[in-house]
Amino acid sequence: MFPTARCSPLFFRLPTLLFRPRFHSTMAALIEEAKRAAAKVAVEKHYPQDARWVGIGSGTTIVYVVEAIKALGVDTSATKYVPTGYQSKQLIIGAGLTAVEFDTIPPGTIFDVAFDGADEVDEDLNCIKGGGACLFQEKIVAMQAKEFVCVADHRKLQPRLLSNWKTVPIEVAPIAAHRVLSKLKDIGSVNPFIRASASEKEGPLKTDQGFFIIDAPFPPLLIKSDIAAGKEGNGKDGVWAVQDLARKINEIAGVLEVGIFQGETGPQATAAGGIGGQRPVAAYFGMADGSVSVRKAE
Ligand SMILES: O=C[C@H](O)[C@H](O)[C@H](O)COP(=O)(O)O
Repeated sequence: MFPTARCSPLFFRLPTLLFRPRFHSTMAALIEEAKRAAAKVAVEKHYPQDARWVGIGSGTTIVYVVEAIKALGVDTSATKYVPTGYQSKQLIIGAGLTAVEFDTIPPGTIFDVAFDGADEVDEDLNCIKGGGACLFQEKIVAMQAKEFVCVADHRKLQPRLLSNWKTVPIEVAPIAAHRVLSKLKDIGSVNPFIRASASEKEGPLKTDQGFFIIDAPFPPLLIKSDIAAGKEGNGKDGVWAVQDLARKINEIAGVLEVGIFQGETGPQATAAGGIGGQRPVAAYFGMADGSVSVRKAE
């Protein structure tokens, strides 16, 4: 029997050492292709030919959404693209599209559609967002759109939030960060922490608003079917339902916004007399086999 990689002599480990980088780069390339495939289908299905206002999210997947919009070949000269942060704005401008900041849109403007990525999506289409430190502008842009469409790769497709992605990103005022940490512990988060910058000497990472991000671990979050099956989800036993935890975190003074997108979809909000919803109408996932899987809201 061959020794295990951990304790084997170099002779036995050589093939692993030689092939591992290539394996990882192949995996990374496949993930990028999965994002691109999902973006293409999402844009083909949801981008209106005569779009006037389009929300553009943040992250690595949204790059392929913009690529897919350009590939449609439609006239974009009259379309305004609303970014969700610095990276998003540069992406729009770099593609030759017109970026219009959220705070300059005319009152009453409703976006035709908003596209964005996610860190995790559950069976009810609730999402975790903020892994790349963007969540506040993403939420207000999604909530200004007739429909919010999520695009991701297969790693994000999970039965419950916090299955694979273990923490809830929360944007907080720097002065209140330690207060918020303490309150999060009170409601059952074990070892929440302030996200650091890539360079230690720069201290905590800053969002586009100049705020901090707290990453708060919780056990996987319950969805509607769990509650219907008799589970409580009120945090008493440390387990929360999606909407209860989102509400509880947003109630903490010092929190700007929580990276849980839940509640109404755009069409549900419109039917109720409002506008926009933070839960997507559909989420498109690029799968490992090259196909695209879709989850649609009820
Ligand atoms: O903070 C960043 C945003 O919420 C992103 O949409 C999310 O993290 C997904 O990013 P990516 O497409 O890079 O996986």
